[in-house]
Amino acid sequence: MTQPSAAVAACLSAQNSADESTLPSNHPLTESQARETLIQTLEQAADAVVVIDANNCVTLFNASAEALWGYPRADVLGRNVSMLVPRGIRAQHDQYVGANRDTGTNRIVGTSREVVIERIDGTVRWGSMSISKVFTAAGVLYTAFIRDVTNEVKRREERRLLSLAVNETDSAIIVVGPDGRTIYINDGFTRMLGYQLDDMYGKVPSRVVSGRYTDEKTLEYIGERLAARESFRVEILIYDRSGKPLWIQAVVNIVNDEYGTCRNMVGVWTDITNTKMHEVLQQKALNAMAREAPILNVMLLICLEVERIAPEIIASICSVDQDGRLWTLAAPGLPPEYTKAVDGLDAGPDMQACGVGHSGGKLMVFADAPEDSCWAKFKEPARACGLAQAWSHAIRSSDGRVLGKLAFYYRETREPGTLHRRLIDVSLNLCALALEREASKENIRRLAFYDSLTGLPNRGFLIAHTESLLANAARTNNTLAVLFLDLDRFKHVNDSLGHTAGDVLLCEVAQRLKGCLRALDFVGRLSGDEFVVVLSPCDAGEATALCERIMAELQEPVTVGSTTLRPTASVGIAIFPQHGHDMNTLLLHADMAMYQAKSAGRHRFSVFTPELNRVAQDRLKFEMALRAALQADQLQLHYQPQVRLSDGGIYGVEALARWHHPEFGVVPPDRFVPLAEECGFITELDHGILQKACRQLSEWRAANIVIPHVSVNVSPTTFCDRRLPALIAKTLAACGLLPRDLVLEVTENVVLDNASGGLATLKRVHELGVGLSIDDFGTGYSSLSYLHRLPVDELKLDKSFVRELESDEGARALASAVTGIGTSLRLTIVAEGVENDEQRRILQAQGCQVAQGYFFARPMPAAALTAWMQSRAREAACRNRGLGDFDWAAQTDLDQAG
Ligand SMILES: Nc1nc2c(ncn2[C@@H]2O[C@H](COP(=O)(O)OP(=O)(O)OP(=O)(O)O)[C@@H](O)[C@H]2O)c(=O)[nH]1
Repeated sequence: MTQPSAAVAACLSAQNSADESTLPSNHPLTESQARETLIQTLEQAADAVVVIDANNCVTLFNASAEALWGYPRADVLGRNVSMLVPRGIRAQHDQYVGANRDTGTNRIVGTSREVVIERIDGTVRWGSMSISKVFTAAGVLYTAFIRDVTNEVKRREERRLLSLAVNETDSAIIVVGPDGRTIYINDGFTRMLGYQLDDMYGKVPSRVVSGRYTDEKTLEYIGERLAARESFRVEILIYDRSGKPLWIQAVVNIVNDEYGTCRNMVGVWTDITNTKMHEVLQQKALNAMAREAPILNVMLLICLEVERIAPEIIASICSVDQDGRLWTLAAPGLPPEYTKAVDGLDAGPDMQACGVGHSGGKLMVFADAPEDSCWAKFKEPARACGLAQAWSHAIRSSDGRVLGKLAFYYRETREPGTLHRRLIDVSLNLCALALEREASKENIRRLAFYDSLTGLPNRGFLIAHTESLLANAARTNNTLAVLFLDLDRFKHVNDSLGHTAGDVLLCEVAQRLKGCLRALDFVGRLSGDEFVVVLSPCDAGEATALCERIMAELQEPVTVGSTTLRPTASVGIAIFPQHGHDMNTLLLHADMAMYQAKSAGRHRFSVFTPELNRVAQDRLKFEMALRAALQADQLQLHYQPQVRLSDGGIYGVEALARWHHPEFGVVPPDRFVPLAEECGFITELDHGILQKACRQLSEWRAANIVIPHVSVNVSPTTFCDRRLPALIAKTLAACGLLPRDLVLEVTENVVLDNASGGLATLKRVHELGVGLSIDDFGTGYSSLSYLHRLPVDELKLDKSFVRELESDEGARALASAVTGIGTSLRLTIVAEGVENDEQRRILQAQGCQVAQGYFFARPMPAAALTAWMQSRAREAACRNRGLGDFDWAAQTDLDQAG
């Protein structure tokens, strides 16, 4: 056992000797026993005990002190006690103790305080120190009892920091007992909701903070989770002490004891009012826009979200149309009677007064609405629906235009709170964005789905929309009619009055068609002068009646520029379901019927029949065969001689295309040439014939067969191609021919059709030196005034005049007139279709110079013509040897033999 120091022993002895006389006689301990007991007690005390003498030197340093400081007592006993105090106060420590000794002012004795213990190893501990001052003969001693409170101090600091964290946070923290009643709230709770602990203590939190629009279902959910002792997280609208609504997110955790029994439930509530608006409202609306949701859905979503965030609001969004009228886009919370009553109300000049024109918004209490204000219109419907006031704002585009109106309605009169103002700001931006996007989408839609000239739906839209009408008709067992309408001779309007006039006419037609429609009917422009009217529902009888009405309407006079026109159209009708189940089939069949109406003379309608389909199929087959024949160069040329009537000599040959098809047999040009024209490969056909004819003439020249020129028929379409002169020049050069070796036969249309550029090409071809002949002269609308200015070399008298020559005086007079005109204009007249000598004779007598026809020779293949020419040459040789004049009859025999 460690021995107490001599100083302590002295001190104890001094004390005891001072009191010895006063010891009771029955005292159980002897002095030495008492001393020993005391010393052992101090030595074994759980607290550290340090005794210092009058010189402040340590005289007792028990085992606990050794453990607390880490110093062995041998290092401490007899040394100044300042070695045990913190370094910062060591230098002054003697002075402090001295002051206590000298002044007797007792600041430390009898109290207990926490002191820092700096241990030998440099670590720090805390001790709770109480000091006794002992007066002895040897002077004043001090005894310090130090309890190690390091852990307590740490715990206390932790608690301090914890409470700091809990109370200084923005979140509201609430702790309830197992019975769900509040036992603690932090300062944040008071700051957020205004309630003090007294307000909440012992109460169920949800009962205190819920209000009129708190969601009952969420409350139920909270109750269930708490009863089940399960942690959870919810978002809920609650009210603060003053009644202001706010959205919180509550995270509630269950705290169990070591036996798994619930001790507490701790809730951390965060105010999400602002984030709710931005994250939920903004995010949801933007997502919907990004997903291309329909505008009405976006508007509905904004209203619903606003009402969810602030249930006391009834939100409504209206658009303002071009006429300044309001139309409700979304108002899920407003009674339908109200929206019905205000829809279409003129927002025009009233808009400003109603606040729609003001960016700041306008608060209107319906009960106070002056009778002469625009609100008067809203007052009665609002009152009837229990609406007390409205707060309306203009929705403006980025360039300041008013696009619509956003209004918050309230069932009671109240000032809109901060939350409502923020909601207005966020919602206005979203509405403007959505409406502007809708406007640009509408613009794109118009460009994509509408014809820019007439504003009618275009082909794509027409087909898509009709498909939905068809689906509906199929569901409801209804019939539907598709009218394919093509204006008659519209090209003439363009050519004679100009394209702009044509456009004006197309627009007028579009308007008239629109004017004829019934509620569900639909009209679109397919292309050019083609329109489609869909009558729905409609049977064949109604379709023809409506078609007649449309045709009559179209025929009303229309003034384009200074010209009054009476437009007519040919119409084809196809009925659903008899004539097709889908729009493409119906359109095709209506087109066939229209084609039939055109062929039958125009300005009429025709209803589709299966027979038309067969005809069209045949036509298609025929067209494909012709294309194949062209590609495979299966079209042949026959040549018909043109004979000078003066001496029977060869004037030239006309190249005539022949097509012999294995299935169709010999197809005459008047069947396949118009088809090639319609199907768009007439130019290809003409070019082929031109090149083949030139090559043939070149071959004849090489074989010394004297043929002055070859005539080739060229369609008006080919003449519109400005590249024609270059192609001719190239072909002639390739064949080693001169321009005069070629004559192009064109119809009067090319000459008369100034607008299409045919006349210009004609002139350029003529400038090349190529001969030009007007074919079928006298059958078209010949304009004689043109004739003398045209660069033509010959006129071909149509065979219809020649056929009647012997029998019809009129025909003779006409032929004579044509011949006369030609002669006086120094043009060569070539009569076609001469079949007998009488016709030849009359023509010759009338002054016609050249003729062709069966009387002289049929059109024949090149080889046959070669033979024919050779035999004629032999004939001519005989005549030259003086064997007589040209014998027309012998020539005919020869031809027939050939
Ligand atoms: N002004 C104008 N003309 C157009 C437009 N689109 C096409 N066209 C012309 O419309 C004309 C259509 O002519 P077609 O229907 O083929 O012939 P048509 O003269 O009406 O003769 P039929 O239909 O046989 O009676 C063509 O000349 C096109 O160049 C347009 O937008 N404006």
